[in-house]
Amino acid sequence: MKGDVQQMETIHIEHPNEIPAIAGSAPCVLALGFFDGVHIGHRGILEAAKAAARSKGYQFNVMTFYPHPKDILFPSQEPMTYLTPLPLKEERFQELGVDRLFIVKFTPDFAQLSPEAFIERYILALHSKHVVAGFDYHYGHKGKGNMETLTRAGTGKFEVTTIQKIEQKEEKISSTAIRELLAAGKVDKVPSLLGCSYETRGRVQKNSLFYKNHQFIKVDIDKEYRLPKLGIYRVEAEIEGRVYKGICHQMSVAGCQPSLLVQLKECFADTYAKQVNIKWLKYTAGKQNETTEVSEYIHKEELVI
Ligand SMILES: Cc1cc2nc3c(=O)[nH]c(=O)nc-3n(C[C@H](O)[C@H](O)[C@H](O)COP(=O)(O)O)c2cc1C
Ligand SMILES: Nc1ncnc2c1ncn2[C@@H]1O[C@H](COP(=O)(O)OP(=O)(O)O)[C@@H](O)[C@H]1O
Repeated sequence: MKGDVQQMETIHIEHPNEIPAIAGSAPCVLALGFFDGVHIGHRGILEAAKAAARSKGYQFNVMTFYPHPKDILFPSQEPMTYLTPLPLKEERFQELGVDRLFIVKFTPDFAQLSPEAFIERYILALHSKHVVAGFDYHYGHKGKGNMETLTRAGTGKFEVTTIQKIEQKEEKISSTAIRELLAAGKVDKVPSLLGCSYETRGRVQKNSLFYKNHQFIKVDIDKEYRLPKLGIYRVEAEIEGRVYKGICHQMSVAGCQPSLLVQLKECFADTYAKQVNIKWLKYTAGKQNETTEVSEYIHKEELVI
């Protein structure tokens, strides 16, 4: 049996696609959605698809899109920032036991595809025997296809499971709700929707000498990440498998992704150029910092740990 430790295969598809080249693939259960955050609602879809795949002996596959449709449909708006940029989303799917991940490049041409053509050229061409998506899933030009049309189109060809709304306190668990919590600095409320603390990844771009028992690191974060509102946060930083308690200050420069200055407690390792996973635990103060110079910052600010 394919277990959760099996390496997931990622397949990028650009429209008009080369699906015939992968047409030899096995029959599958296909979960559909953008899945930004891979939150508790998304996990409901993914777990249902996985259970169906395992019980029928099919592959457990996911189709997602990149970039976000908004960036293509409304190009004059600010580019989208993500809760899970693609590399992190791929990791989450791998952890959930996905066999094959299809990442369809969302382009103006792809957006024009009718719901019927999408079913023919993607869902059926990928040997989907069963499709799983949420009650509010839309597909095809102008989002005209919905779970009712999908169920009808599947008759005699593929089964469709519609997952009903997964809620918390009578509100749909959604990536929008998580983005709103981040915008309000309420990172401590995020785990109830996301299933874990909000996480951003970056690399140490500068590190300080040890100061008392602390080390300061300046971390560059991929500009695709959505950051919580400016301020000072209690965080945990994981570097090379070790977890350090820390305080994170966002150092903002107008118009740019803020750099993060993280004060790490009892970290004596050489962190320079290492990858850091920052888990955002609690907002502690709303002070905004205007300098990007670590040394200047350390001299100017009071230590907060
Ligand atoms: C073939 C195809 C064409 C689409 N065309 C449009 C479109 O013209 N306008 C639109 O707002 N969304 C369009 N979408 C996006 C969907 O409405 C939806 O956002 C996307 O499938 C991700 O679903 P999710 O946001 O429910 O996860 C299209 C989706 C697909 C699969
Ligand atoms: N709370 C939820 N309950 C049930 N299905 C959901 C929920 N949230 C998302 N889905 C489903 O998960 C898939 C991805 O949805 P997406 O639009 O990316 O999520 P969100 O609404 O959080 O932005 C879709 O099939 C959608 O219908």
